[in-house]
Amino acid sequence: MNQKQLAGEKAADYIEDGMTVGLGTGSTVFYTIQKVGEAVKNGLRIKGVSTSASTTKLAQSLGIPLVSIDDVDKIDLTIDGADEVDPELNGIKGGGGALLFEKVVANASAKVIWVVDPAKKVQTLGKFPLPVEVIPFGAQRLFRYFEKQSLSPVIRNKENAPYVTDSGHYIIDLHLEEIREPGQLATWLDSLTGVVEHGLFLNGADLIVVGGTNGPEIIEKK
Ligand SMILES: O=C[C@H](O)[C@H](O)[C@H](O)COP(=O)(O)O
Repeated sequence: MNQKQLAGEKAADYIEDGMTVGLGTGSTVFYTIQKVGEAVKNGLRIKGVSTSASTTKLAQSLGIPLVSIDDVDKIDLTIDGADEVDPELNGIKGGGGALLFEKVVANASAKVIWVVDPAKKVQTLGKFPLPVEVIPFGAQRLFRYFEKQSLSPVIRNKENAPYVTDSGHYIIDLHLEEIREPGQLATWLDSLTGVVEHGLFLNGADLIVVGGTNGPEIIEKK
């Protein structure tokens, strides 16, 4: 079993009957969702809240009942992937472009678990490019502004055109190498007009499940 599968499947153990569960996006939580699909076939009763069109498609193909985030009072537990996680369980997310819905769902959740392979654990965030979701109008101006701030921006592309998120936005990836003050950076990005959201998830998880060669490792927030 690969490390992503180990982490993804282990996290499904935290789901209890009757829960409303946020279903993240990506290649690691894919294994969680598959496990949930099997459990649902065997009688587990949950409602899923999807974080992307791709997760909706996957969950539907597995027979997992989905509900809109607007129709739930609270989400008991969300399980999602991450691109980098530091020792304080701050993370970078959005490598798959789903950061906006993922953050909305995470903020509505009583508990958040991230499933990762060991390579995602870092001392300092920043090697992974930080995704910034922006509205298309004025995106080039924001891009040039980020360039002037020496943030090495790249507009994410797909098939020679800007990548478009599920909400119709673009993503500018910032190549920062090391984020020394994630809180300050998040506040600054939040203040920019045209920026919809960014991939810094500060204090983002209550627990992470890391898939390792000796089995899954569980790390809880201190
Ligand atoms: O936008 C995508 C999400 O934030 C993913 O959860 C993240 O990129 C990790 O994905 P993966 O498990 O495929 O590495």
